[in-house]
Amino acid sequence: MQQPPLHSAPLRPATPEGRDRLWRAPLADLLTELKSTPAGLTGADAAQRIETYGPNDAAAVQRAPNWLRFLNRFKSPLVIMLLVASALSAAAGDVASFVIVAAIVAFSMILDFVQENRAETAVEALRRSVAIDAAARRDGRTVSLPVDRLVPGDVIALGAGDLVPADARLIESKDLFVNQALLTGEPYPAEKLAGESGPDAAGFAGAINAVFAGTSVISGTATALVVHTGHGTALGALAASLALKPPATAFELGVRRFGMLILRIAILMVLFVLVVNIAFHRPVLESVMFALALAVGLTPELLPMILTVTLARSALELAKRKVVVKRLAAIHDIGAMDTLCTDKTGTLTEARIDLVKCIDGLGADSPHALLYAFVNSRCESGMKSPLDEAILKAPPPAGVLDAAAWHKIDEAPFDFERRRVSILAENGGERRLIVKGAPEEMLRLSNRYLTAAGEERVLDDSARAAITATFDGLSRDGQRCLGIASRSVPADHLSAVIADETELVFAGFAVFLDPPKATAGETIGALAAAGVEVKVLTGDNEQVARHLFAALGLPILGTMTGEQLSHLSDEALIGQLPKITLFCRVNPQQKLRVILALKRLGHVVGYLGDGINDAPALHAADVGISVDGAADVARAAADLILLEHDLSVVLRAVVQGRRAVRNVAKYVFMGSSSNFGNMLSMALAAVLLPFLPMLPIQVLLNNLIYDLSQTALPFDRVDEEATATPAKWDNRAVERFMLVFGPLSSVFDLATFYVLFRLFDAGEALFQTGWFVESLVTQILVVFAIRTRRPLFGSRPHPLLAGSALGLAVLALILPFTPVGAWFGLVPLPVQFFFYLAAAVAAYLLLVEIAKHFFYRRYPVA
Ligand SMILES: Nc1ncnc2c1ncn2[C@@H]1O[C@H](COP(=O)(O)OP(=O)(O)OP(=O)(O)O)[C@@H](O)[C@H]1O
Ligand SMILES: [Mg+2]
Repeated sequence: MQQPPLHSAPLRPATPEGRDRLWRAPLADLLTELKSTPAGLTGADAAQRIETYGPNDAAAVQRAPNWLRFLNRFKSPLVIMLLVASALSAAAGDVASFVIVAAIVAFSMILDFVQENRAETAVEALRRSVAIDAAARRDGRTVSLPVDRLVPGDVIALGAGDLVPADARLIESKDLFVNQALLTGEPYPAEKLAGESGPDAAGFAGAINAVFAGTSVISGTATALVVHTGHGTALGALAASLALKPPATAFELGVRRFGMLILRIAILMVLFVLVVNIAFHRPVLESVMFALALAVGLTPELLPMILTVTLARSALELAKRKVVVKRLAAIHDIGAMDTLCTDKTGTLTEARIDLVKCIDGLGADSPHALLYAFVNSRCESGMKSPLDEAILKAPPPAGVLDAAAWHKIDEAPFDFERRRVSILAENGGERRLIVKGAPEEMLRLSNRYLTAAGEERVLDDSARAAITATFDGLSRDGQRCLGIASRSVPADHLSAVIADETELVFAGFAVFLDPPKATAGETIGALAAAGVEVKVLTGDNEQVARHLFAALGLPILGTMTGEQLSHLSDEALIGQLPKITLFCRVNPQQKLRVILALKRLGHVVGYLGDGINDAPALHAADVGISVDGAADVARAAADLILLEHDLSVVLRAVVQGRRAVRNVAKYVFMGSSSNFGNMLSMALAAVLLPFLPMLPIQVLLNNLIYDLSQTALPFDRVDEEATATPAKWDNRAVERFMLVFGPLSSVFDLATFYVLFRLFDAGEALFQTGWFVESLVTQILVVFAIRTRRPLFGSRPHPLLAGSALGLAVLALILPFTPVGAWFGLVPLPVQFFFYLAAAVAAYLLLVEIAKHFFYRRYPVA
């Protein structure tokens, strides 16, 4: 019997009705159609479904099988034309050169492919290690599995702080609030309820019984039936239409532009050479082959591979140092970063928060404040903040004020706009709204206060002033406070809503100690010395933050509160930014605004944070950095994950990122000087010589050996001073470098032409061999001068680089004396030529050293 399809067509999200059925159809129908039950799927069934539906990843671009990706590399028009031309010449009788061309092309493709593939596989493994997990019911048990393993029909559990992994229909829910700003733009939590919405509910607003991939759970819990996954989700549709891929960074653009620049010059040059050869009535096929070989040789075809391998190597290096890289390109962003914004808790403090005491507004120990704090923290279903954890691990209130007697009725969850959370709770016949949050606001919302003895009094101006003084005193001592208040409500009051948070009775403060992290001050100093300015963006109040800065020995240039920030236009904010190092009482949107303004000022901005409130800023920053234990949304938005919550880890990543940028720059500088020089020489040779300056296969071999010498660059050492400041990409520097050092290498090519003709009376084969060897040896060895700004012998290259460069230079020298050399038309060179060559190499390196000295003096920032 044939298996029926797993679910029928109407569930397909491609049609609007298909999408709406997620919340309109009765849950029972969805379960039947998906052949699932509230107990979830079996592992075997899920394994089968993942074959049908693919992985649950809206942004995933299916990675083609390896053989296909390999063949894809032959798509380059140059390579195809070259192969066609050599096939033509094979048909004309020159089979050997076809075999050689094909072999060289295949070899360099394999080299390129294997390197890049290995790098990508390693990085993919790293990324998997920090993948976000979902709790799904499989085989009757709740298991934790990577989000991309979910399939339609899975039953998942959701809790505060979770990222919703797929479009799902609620089966059960309790106080569930989600932030679906990503889909609707609405920054406040939206409530969701399991149940039937009826056939008319429209849009995300109407979908109160469904949750969507990419949104996050603010508070509460739920179980839900996964209906759409991956590209089938609403987010997947967005991803497809908006191409959620991050825009290319300055570095990527710069590297790409360099590639295009060389390519353009190469095409011009090749056309020129072709025209000259044909004008001089040289054999057409050979001229075309030569031009194509030149074009292949002159394009920086290794660039993408060098880039990937350098970044991947840095990623592996960082993994050893407790940093996991999720987005490879973030490595050079962190190398270029000049401003790091960070939140406070956990980065500047130990995040081992303790509850010191609960006091009334006037400073006396208050059992009532403790009771309310405790009930509020215990009942709140949001992601438990470190403050809640501190309250819950302190000795619970006992005696008449037994917290266990209180039962939760409802909740108005925490959000970072209000900065408070309300719990509606009941004890016997007494029903109260118990609120806890930022003290300033709590005090504003109160009109009475409760003394430690349990007496309620009117909150007149003098009482208000006295309570504010208590709070200021604590803050100045660096103690963090939450305000605690409550209000009696009628017994028929069923739900807690934000509008109820008024006319409260102020019960006092919960006072916390969050000790500063001993090493933070030092690390911030080190970052500043390395050209990275640190700004702190905290939701906490100014006095606590100031006290912390003082304790860490950090100067404060200027402060700004969220309130002040909200009155500034973007332009005014940009004007003030350079003076401000501390932003206090800022909400998530304001954190985001600061990041965007810094970017507009031209800074490369990093953001380090771990909360739901940090996610927008993490997204917007050039480098989002989060930590292993952070909220899912924060980890999902980040580019780097620190396995150890410490600023010093960031400093390591900064240095590593700068190394990566510098090593890619070495390749580019090498390429811009040698490729450009070669082009000039080839153009001159085409006009001056009665024959081809090199055979096409010699050009290809020359290029292959040069490329091999470059593959060690990602491993090279980088001078200390080269990582002392942010490593930014500078296109103009590359162009200038090319214009100076390209012609310099051509000078020696011309000298070689002269020497070969005049002193050695060279014929075609000897000339070609002589130039082959000279150009290869000088191109390879100049890496020792170009890789550093120091004098040549002042910087030690990595042994791998030194070994491969020297080894391949020696290979170039002996090749003409071998049978392999003979296949390529190389002939033995007279001994005297090597004397000339030694002198030429020495003179060339010396000249490059001198030019380097003046170049870097003239353009120090390059
Ligand atoms: N669990 C909670 N209950 C009540 N109020 C809270 C709770 N957590 C935080 N708040 C209030 O919200 C404010 C901002 O939250 P939080 O300190 O987490 O912001 P932040 O920007 O992440 O700060 P930080 O820089 O310290 O990490 C706090 O200062 C506090 O007043
Ligand atoms: Mg925080």
